[in-house]
Order: sequence, then structure tokens, then C-alpha cells
Amino acid sequence: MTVGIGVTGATGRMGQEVIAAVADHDDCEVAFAVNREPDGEAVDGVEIEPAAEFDSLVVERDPTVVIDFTGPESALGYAEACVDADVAFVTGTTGFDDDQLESLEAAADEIPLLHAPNFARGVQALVNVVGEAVRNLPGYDVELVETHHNGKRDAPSGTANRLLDEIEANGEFTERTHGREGDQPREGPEIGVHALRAGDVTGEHEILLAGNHEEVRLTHRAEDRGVFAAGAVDAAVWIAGQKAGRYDFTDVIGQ
Ligand SMILES: NC(=O)C1=CN([C@@H]2O[C@H](COP(=O)(O)OP(=O)(O)OC[C@H]3O[C@@H](n4cnc5c(N)ncnc54)[C@H](OP(=O)(O)O)[C@@H]3O)[C@@H](O)[C@H]2O)C=CC1
Ligand SMILES: O=C(O)C1=N[C@H](C(=O)O)C[C@H](O)C1
Repeated sequence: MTVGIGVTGATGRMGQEVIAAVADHDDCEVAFAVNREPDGEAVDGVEIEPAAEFDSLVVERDPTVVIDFTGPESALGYAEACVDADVAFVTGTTGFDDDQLESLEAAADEIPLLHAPNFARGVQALVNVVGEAVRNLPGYDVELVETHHNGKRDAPSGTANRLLDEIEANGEFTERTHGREGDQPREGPEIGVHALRAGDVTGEHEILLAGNHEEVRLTHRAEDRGVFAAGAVDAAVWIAGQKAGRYDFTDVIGQ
């Protein structure tokens, strides 16, 4: 069965990668691709249609799944339209606030929905090991540094927030300190969080654990955005056969 995919944010950094990743996948095809004010553009030979027509396209072209990498407000709007059309929704968009996340997750009562802040398999491995490292090194200081391109809007990154949840899970760390300035020595239960924005860095996350005259650094570096797009397309193919519910990238890759 060929999985028809609707792509949002199609001329964005990730949207273009998703169109390329769908073309590379034997079991998928682009059902439609939208962006705000497309102006007759095409990406890899796929015509880009106006985002204002999403609600009708998602009914008329009848995709199995929509893949979204846009922004929190638009992602929520697209998810709601997918609920109305009974189409599965995979989103890698980050930067949702708590209310927005709650609304997004409500859509999972009606359709299969997968939200992942990072579709790189290596990041999921990092999420798995970071909690173990913190548990193995009680009393060590923990700091997180993430680096992204200068066009990224949200900070810290969605991946950083996911890693921080994992670091905090055993209760030793209870506060996040976002950068430091002036007379601000480190306090016991804090995790320092530092977001760097420069050039076209694809995405790097490093957790530093230091104490006992030693340090451990756990680092993931994405070398190409195609890795995120390929993961999202794998997620779309996987979710095509699922019933309504909230899914995670771990469900797709079995970690
Ligand atoms: N989960 C993962 O693995 C990854 C997640 N991301 C996340 O994906 C998202 C997009 O990243 P990226 O592609 O770099 O961003 P870009 O800014 O390059 O692209 C965003 C796209 O979404 C469109 N868009 C933004 N807001 C709206 C809106 N309100 N209505 C309709 N369209 C909208 C933009 O349209 P326009 O051109 O008109 O502005 C643009 O085409 C971010 O949240 C980012 O953090 C990124 C990489 C990997
Ligand atoms: O905006 C990006 O580029 C990325 N965003 C995601 C995030 O916020 O974690 C994933 C990846 O790091 C790239």
C-alpha cells in the first residue's frame, strides 16, 4: 500500500527535506504540499499550494498522514483539520506551551497522532542513556548546551526540554537556570541550560556531568536535516496502520 502524505511548511528548511525523503521512500508519495503564500513555487517537482487551502486539500486528496514541521499555532490548526478529515498527524514542531501541548494531545482522542521533538534515532539513544548517567553520578553538576542555526525561533530546543525532563526524573535536579550573568554562582539542584544560535548549525545537544575531578560529556550532533525528515517519514509509514492515540518516536523505532 502506498502511503499518501500531506506536507505542511513545505518550503521551510524541514518541509523541503520531507518532500525529498518521501521521494526516497518506496512506500510513500506526496498527496499535497502547502505553505503560506507559495507564489507558484515547486519543491523537487512538487507543486506548493496555499496553506489557506489545507482544510479542503486534506479532504479532497485524502492523504493517509500529514507531516508537519511549522510552528505551534499552525501545527495546532493543521491537527484540528486532520481530526475533522480523520487523517493521521505526525508533527516535529517544537516550541508549544503547556496549553498548546494539551490541545495537541486532545487530537489523539480522535486520530493517530505522533509528536516528537527530534526524529534522529541517535537522540532517542541519548535520551535513554542520560537518565542512567545522572543516576550513576549522584552529586555531579549537570549542564546542557544546545546549538542551532540562527533561524531557530524557540529556545531551549524541544530536544533540550525532552532531555531535561529525563535528567530531572530522579528528583536530584529541580531547577533550570537559563544562562548566567553577574553574581550568580551555581546552586545545588540546578541544571544550567544554554542555547547557542549561530550560522547554519543543524542541531547539537551536549550534556556535561562534572564532579570528583572528572567530567563526562554526552553529545549528539545532527550532520544533515535529512536525518530528521527520514525519521518523520518512517513515523508516517508506521502510523498509517495505527488506531487513534498518542504515539512517540520510540514506538516507531522500538527503543
Ligand atoms: N522534530 C524534529 O526532528 C525537528 C523539528 N524541527 C522543528 O520544526 C519546526 C520548523 O523548523 P524549520 O523547518 O527549521 O523552520 P522554517 O522556518 O525553515 O520553516 C517553517 C515553515 O513553516 C511555515 N509556517 C510557520 N508558521 C506558519 C503558520 N502560522 N502558518 C502556516 N505556515 C507556517 C513557514 O512558512 P513561511 O515560509 O511562510 O514562514 C515555513 O515554511 C520548528 O518548530 C523546529 O524546531 C526542526 C528540525 C527537526
Ligand atoms: O529547529 C531545528 O532546527 C531543530 N529543532 C528540533 C528541536 O527543537 O529540538 C530538533 C533539532 O534539534 C533541530
